[in-house]
Amino acid sequence: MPDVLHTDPSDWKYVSEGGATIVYSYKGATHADFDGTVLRLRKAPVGMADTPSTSLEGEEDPDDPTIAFQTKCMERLIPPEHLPRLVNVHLNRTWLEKLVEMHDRERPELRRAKDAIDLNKHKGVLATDLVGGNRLAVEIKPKWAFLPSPVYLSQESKHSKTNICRFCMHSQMRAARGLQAATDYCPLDLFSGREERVLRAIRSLWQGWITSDGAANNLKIFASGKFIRPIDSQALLADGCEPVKNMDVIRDAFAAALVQPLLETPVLRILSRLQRNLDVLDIEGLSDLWRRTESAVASLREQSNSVPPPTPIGGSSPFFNLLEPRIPDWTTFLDNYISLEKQFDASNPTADSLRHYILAYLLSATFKDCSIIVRLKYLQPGTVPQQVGGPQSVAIIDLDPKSMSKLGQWEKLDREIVASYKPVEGKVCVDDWQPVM
Ligand SMILES: O=P(O)(O)O[C@@H]1[C@@H](OP(=O)(O)O)[C@H](OP(=O)(O)O)[C@H](O)[C@H](OP(=O)(O)O)[C@H]1OP(=O)(O)O
Ligand SMILES: Nc1ncnc2c1ncn2[C@@H]1O[C@H](COP(=O)(O)OP(=O)(O)OP(=O)(O)O)[C@@H](O)[C@H]1O
Repeated sequence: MPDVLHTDPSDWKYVSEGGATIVYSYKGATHADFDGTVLRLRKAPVGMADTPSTSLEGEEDPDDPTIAFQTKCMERLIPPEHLPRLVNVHLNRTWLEKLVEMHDRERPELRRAKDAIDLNKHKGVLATDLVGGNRLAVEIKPKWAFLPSPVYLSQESKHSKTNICRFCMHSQMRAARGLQAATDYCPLDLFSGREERVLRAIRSLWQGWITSDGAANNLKIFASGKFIRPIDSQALLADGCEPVKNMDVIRDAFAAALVQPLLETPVLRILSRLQRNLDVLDIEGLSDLWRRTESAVASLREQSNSVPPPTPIGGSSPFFNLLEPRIPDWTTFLDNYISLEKQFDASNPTADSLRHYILAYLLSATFKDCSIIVRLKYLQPGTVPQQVGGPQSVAIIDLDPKSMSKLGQWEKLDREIVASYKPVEGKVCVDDWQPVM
């Protein structure tokens, strides 16, 4: 295991962060273990991040769940050339405290107000640095790639959900609540595989990047590892290019450079296929299956006279014991899913079929929430863009497992999104998916 504790916290530079983790890249003296790597550390809410944990002295800290999940599960679904290499590393409180002291000021203020590095963690993840090197790196969080099948939808939601994608409805709700939202971007354009629509998606993401001053989480741009804001957009141009005043010229060069790798990579198609094939019931159908399974098990027990009210999806049911999945559960699920040997019948509720559909839904949620990073050469407006080349030029990050405890929140959010959606004249999201025969 590489020993990060032998590096100085000043050797690491803040890159970026999400809701759960914060990432630093190695900038110290040449070192075979650390050159070209980033350190991904877990965060905790302010107030909890620095409260010493109650774990016993000598008790082994578990590895970050993302490592086993990627190596034992994700690599069975995604070609490894599109994944960063992940390695477990030891940490300690003193080293982390020094890192915080040196770098916390570089974090966005809003994030600092909410959370901080979890000083209680004794393990972190060292990963391939996908944004460093002498090039551009474009990070896109594509979100939901498909429209659900109408089969399991309620009358109230069917029309909206089969015409407008979840992201577009969610963005409208966020905007109505005064929250930041990429209202022009539709993921179904990005996933369409059609040049004109992919270009439209890129331009919408760019617009969201400009209006949010680079803070939107659907598009992040890095130049030689440095996070770029719209005001620094000259940094996207190749050495020797004249400064370009017109932002539309930079946008068009950016779109022209990005569209080809997005059309050529299998990554978007893989994500779209996994998201939709793992979420066949929609959260509404899954919730209905949960309720039907409870009543089927209750009637088998012949306790129908004293049946308690249904448990909310993901809650602790008196009728079956569905535990949070661990790695062996995921691998058994994947054995069935990949071989298609064991088919489950949603019309015939059993605790086994319910468990299958829940695990599938959780995996789909991971693919709905991950990001991709595309590496590009610096832009030269007015010339044909050169590609970085190779399958590794597009990689997927943030493939963390999702927890069963989120099912109830997902159901509630789904209802809120549908209830708040106000139809927009002429607006339809087109799902261009064509299964390969
Ligand atoms: O529900 P969504 O679609 O808003 O997704 C959440 C993300 O919001 P987004 O829409 O991408 O701005 C949200 O992203 P931010 O923290 O807002 O950048 C998280 O990724 C969240 O996942 P988790 O709770 O950290 O496991 C995501 O929650 P999950 O739905 O994946 O659980
Ligand atoms: N391997 C990597 N190389 C370079 N940068 C990375 C790498 N992994 C993550 N990052 C950067 O760190 C940020 C946070 O990482 P990540 O998306 O995994 O965090 P998260 O907290 O799980 O996000 P979310 O809020 O979506 O759950 C990313 O948006 C990206 O900019």
